Amino acid sequence: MAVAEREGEQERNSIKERARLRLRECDVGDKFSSLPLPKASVLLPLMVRAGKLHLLLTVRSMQLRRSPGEVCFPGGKSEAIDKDEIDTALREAKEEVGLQPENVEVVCRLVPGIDKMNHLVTPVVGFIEDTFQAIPNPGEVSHVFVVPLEYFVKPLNYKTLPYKTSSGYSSRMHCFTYDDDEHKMSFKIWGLTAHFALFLALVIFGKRPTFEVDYDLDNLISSSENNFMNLYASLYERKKSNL
Ligand SMILES: CCCC(=O)SCCNC(=O)CCNC(=O)[C@H](O)C(C)(C)COP(=O)(O)OP(=O)(O)OC[C@H]1O[C@@H](n2cnc3c(N)ncnc32)[C@H](O)[C@@H]1OP(=O)(O)O
Ligand SMILES: [Mg+2]
Repeated sequence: MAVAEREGEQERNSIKERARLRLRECDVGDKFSSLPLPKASVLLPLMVRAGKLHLLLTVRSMQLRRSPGEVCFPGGKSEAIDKDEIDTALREAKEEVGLQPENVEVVCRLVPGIDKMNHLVTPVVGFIEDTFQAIPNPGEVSHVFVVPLEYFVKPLNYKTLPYKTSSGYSSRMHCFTYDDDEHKMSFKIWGLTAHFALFLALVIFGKRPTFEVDYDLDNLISSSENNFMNLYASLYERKKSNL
């Protein structure tokens, strides 16, 4: 191996090691797995490119019944064959973008979210090779692109919208627009996907973003769990009042 190549690999390894340590502190494991909601998982695929962490995202096919054309992470609903949330994320990533499970180093599960259909959506974080060539399944995915993770704490084009769920829970909806030089396209990343990408960036960089967030940044883990439990409680209260 040439000296430059070896130095490049050392740099990649140390970036990954720093991120791994931060992520492991935030691993929720199966803490939320027994909540009585239908389940889905997404894979947050991280790679090191040009000395920086990047996140791989997809655009949903226009043929899909739900959320066509929206940016999301590879992922989907849990199936009976899945052992846990990690299995679901890996199976879906293989189906949607041709990522082989053995080429993913799974690091942790982060605090879940709840989608429009009231699925409990667990984000699973894993490292993939920067050489990964996606093979999008055209029935489900129209584009695959990567964004520097830092963009989610220091965006060039960002707006926030007040947001109230159908169960009455109020928060803010983040909306990042990313101009991708590689594809000469602009991607709008918002909602649940933006929520997961932002949280991942906060965990890894541990610094204040250039915009307001609903977390106590000095107590990131407990405040993210509190936010989630408040959202979940609002849903639970609504279910009870509908009985
Ligand atoms: C409360 C905030 C709400 C928002 O944030 S909306 C704002 C922006 N949007 C987002 O952030 C996206 C958030 N959503 C998601 O990440 C995903 O929807 C979520 C929650 C992980 C669920 O995953 P999905 O991808 O919807 O589920 P899935 O992958 O299991 O199935 C999707 C549909 O595809 C279908 N399908 C599966 N294999 C296929 C194939 N080979 N060819 C064609 N279609 C196929 C599958 O049947 C499913 O269809 P359907 O949804 O049941 O109609
Ligand atoms: Mg999917």
